[in-house]
Amino acid sequence: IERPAEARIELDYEDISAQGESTYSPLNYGQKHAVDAILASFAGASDRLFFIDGPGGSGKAYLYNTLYNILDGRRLIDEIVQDNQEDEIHLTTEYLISLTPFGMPPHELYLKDGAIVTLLRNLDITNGLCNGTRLRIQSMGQFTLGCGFVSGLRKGEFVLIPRTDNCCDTKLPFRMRRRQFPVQLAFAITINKSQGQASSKLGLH
Ligand SMILES: Nc1ncnc2c1ncn2[C@@H]1O[C@H](COP(=O)(O)OP(=O)(O)OP(=O)(O)O)[C@@H](O)[C@H]1O
Repeated sequence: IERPAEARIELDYEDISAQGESTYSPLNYGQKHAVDAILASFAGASDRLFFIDGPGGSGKAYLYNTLYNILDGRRLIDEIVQDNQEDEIHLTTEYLISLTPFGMPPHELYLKDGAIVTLLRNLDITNGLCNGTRLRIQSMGQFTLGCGFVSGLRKGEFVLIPRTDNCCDTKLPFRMRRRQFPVQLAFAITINKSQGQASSKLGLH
């Protein structure tokens, strides 16, 4: 593990609040209605759960970021700050092994010939090796995986995937590095990952 040089991140809450306000004023009617309802719920005593629904590009992420900045500006969102060097002793190997942050391959990767995997990072975009590319395992070595493209322009072509250092420093309060093949098994994919893929057959669960 590499600890970030600056363990304590100083947040400028006034700046965050100002960002929230600047994106609040251009909100359209529906966005404003949702933001106001969620903000009002903070005054209530009971927990509430909100679902924001709308077509692609209708401004859900914009609304979410506005809300986040307003609430963060009011210091209503928890933050994890690691400012004590002693904290490191709590990060046992077992704990680190158990972590699989989004986009990070698992500590123990169980594969077999013929298994379908999805690539977790952009290795070589011009040659079709991007985050989300689906491959079929053909051979397994200590340092490389021999794979075939499952779909796309290079369907059926052979490619070698190297073992790489995979880093995660955004989702965790510390920086983690794992040396592993940047793939994970993909018996199925989420609807988000499937966007933009041209598949001739599809099974929906
Ligand atoms: N009220 C607004 N004022 C100015 N720009 C906006 C507003 N709402 C949304 N946008 C802009 O419209 C674009 C699409 O919005 P956004 O990404 O939030 O949509 P979305 O509903 O989350 O889309 P998707 O479901 O495809 O992820 C973004 O560039 C965003 O900055």
